Amino acid sequence: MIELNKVVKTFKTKKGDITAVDHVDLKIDKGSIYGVIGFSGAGKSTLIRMFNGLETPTEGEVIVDSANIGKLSKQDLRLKRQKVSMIFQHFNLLWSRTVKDNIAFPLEIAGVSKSEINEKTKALIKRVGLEGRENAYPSQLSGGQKQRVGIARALANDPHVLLCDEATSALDPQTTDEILDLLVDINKELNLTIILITHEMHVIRKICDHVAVMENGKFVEEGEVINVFNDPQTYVTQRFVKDDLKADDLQRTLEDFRKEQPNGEIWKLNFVGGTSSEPVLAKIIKTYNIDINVIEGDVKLTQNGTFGHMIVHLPQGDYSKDQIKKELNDLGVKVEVNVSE
Ligand SMILES: Nc1ncnc2c1ncn2[C@@H]1O[C@H](COP(=O)(O)OP(=O)(O)OP(=O)(O)O)[C@@H](O)[C@H]1O
Repeated sequence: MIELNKVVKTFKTKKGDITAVDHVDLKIDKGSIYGVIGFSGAGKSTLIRMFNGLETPTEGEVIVDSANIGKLSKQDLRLKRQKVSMIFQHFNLLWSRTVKDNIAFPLEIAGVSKSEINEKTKALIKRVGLEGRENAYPSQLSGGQKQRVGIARALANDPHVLLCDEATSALDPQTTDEILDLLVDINKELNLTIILITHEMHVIRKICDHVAVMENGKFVEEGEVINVFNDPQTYVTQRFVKDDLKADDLQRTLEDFRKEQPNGEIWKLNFVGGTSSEPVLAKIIKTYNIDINVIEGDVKLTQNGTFGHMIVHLPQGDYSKDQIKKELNDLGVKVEVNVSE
């Protein structure tokens, strides 16, 4: 069980005090996947860093498995961190060590014997799906594989709690889903409590059972994910929910187009100043006599021209897609082909 009691964290800066976490109360049951969502600057990182003592509260208590984290001695905190481990947005791997040696690192520090380290790293590599890559260096891995190393390393000392600091924010949507699936498997298998912070409602919807919405250091909404999605109370939560549903709708529409017209292509057209979106598209449709479907568009006018994007579907046909692409490029429109957004 994890508990925060009236936790405050204030940073003293030259410009005055900043209250990053402002009287937060919280209870997390063992085995839960608890998500904290908020926009940049809401206080999420500061909050999550208090669960393993990387930040100490200015006021209040952080209790993890009966231990008051802010009051532990250095030695006890070191031991506690073996049981409250963390994964990071940018993985924080040791670049000069192989996959296997990265995973072995926390075990070496904990004084585990060589034979046990071997056995454990082998099992962890299998657990996170990295068999065959044990001798690779981080620079030779994809983002998803790097995060798998991060997860295996975090599991090395059999933690009770796993903290995830924007763990999927640097990954593409498909890899994000794969890593989220892995986290759910681990949570179920090991009954591990997971606390994650994110700015993506999709992550919360996909894996969390409970969510807290953070704004200006405070929890403005908290509860079971399903209830928060069904009936968001605050403006900030409504925005997160709406953005997520919109992204989900788009995903479904793109899948429908792909299924129905597998030989067509989905393009994202990026407008950055200068070019106006409608005449550009009208020109292409007219010149090539093709039906281009606009699936989604978010194009805004500014004093200096148009910016934003459009997602369009180009049917299969007797025309050169390369030529259209070139023409669009010449008009100042950047084209991404077969987007999965
Ligand atoms: N070490 C620090 N010294 C001074 N101010 C800090 C420090 N760490 C965080 N802050 C401030 O505390 C507030 C909350 O920051 P925090 O990083 O916790 O938010 P966040 O929700 O994680 O945002 P992001 O997603 O951008 O990391 C911000 O105003 C930030 O500038």
